[in-house]
Amino acid sequence: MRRIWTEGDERVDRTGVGTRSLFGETMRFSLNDDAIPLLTTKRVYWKTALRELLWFLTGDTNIRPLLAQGVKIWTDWPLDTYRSATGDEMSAEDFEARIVADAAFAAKWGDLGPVYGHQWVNWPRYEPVGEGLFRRATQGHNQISALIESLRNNPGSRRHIFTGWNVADLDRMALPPCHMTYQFHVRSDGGLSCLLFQRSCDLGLGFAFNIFEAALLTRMIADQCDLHAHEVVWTGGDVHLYLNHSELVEQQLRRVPEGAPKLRILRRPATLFDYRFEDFAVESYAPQAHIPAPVAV
Ligand SMILES: Nc1nc(=O)c2c([nH]1)NC[C@@H]1CN(c3ccc(C(=O)N[C@@H](CCC(=O)O)C(=O)O)cc3)CN21
Ligand SMILES: O=c1ccn([C@H]2C[C@H](O)[C@@H](COP(=O)(O)O)O2)c(=O)[nH]1
Repeated sequence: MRRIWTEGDERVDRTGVGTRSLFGETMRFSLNDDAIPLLTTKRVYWKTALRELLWFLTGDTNIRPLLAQGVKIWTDWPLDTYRSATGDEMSAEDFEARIVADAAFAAKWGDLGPVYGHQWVNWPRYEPVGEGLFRRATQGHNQISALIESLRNNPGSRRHIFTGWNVADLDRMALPPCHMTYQFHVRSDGGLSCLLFQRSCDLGLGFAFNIFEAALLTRMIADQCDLHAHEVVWTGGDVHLYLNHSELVEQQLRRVPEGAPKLRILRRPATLFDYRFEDFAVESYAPQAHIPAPVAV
């Protein structure tokens, strides 16, 4: 954060807010002994991040189930679409309440397009129907199930990958995936490592969630494959701080990181898709105060 703030290249970005950014940065986080990457220089709402990850794994792309659990981090994009399409300047609160109360309204306005969850568990497949024609198969490809199979049956493989970057679908997504490609590696001692490539990273807001979720997913996958989680290696393409996050950045840089949070998984369900919110506990997490910051839409 300090390097981006002091050395980053200042530029105008898609949102118009402006950022300072570095390109191509790597960080490594040990997952040994239940260690979990959670910032301690501000409170990270890890329960929100957990709910987001479980929602990805359902394959759903509508914000309705998130809002029903009080998770509001994805509201701004469908709300923006709604306002531009209708000219109705509905407040975020009213929009969120309407999405939860009205299924038809949610179906029309609450969907983000074929984003993460859809690509992870239901990547579109096409079957030949003769004469060079193809038909979309009713059931897509579940990249996560295939990953679990390959880790179990062929641990030494160098092809343990899933990705949300479906080029053909990008223009129908509310946002193209940021945390886009995950590769896994099994060590000879049964340690499982994950390498996440994130093409674009909002270090002030999104990153805290992204790194926690990558670690969480690695833990879940390790459990399901009788491995132990070893490390998350994170590589960012455009890693940036938004210029309107100066309060957050300067406060965090004044604070001293402290403590070593742990993640416990309390149950091993039958498959990776059967984890529930109550199956996870974070211990020894006593962060400094939360610092609110605006999200660039
Ligand atoms: N500019 C930008 N940054 C992002 O991090 C981001 C996007 N856009 N677009 C898509 C998703 C949505 N994500 C978000 C959006 C908002 C928060 C956020 O407001 N977090 C607050 C409060 C979280 C809560 O209410 O529980 C935080 O302090 O972490 C986090 C991630 C991550 N992504
Ligand atoms: O999981 C996420 C999702 C989004 N972001 C950030 C990264 C950028 O600041 C924006 C996306 O804008 P693009 O113009 O599409 O790069 O959202 C994140 O950090 N983590």
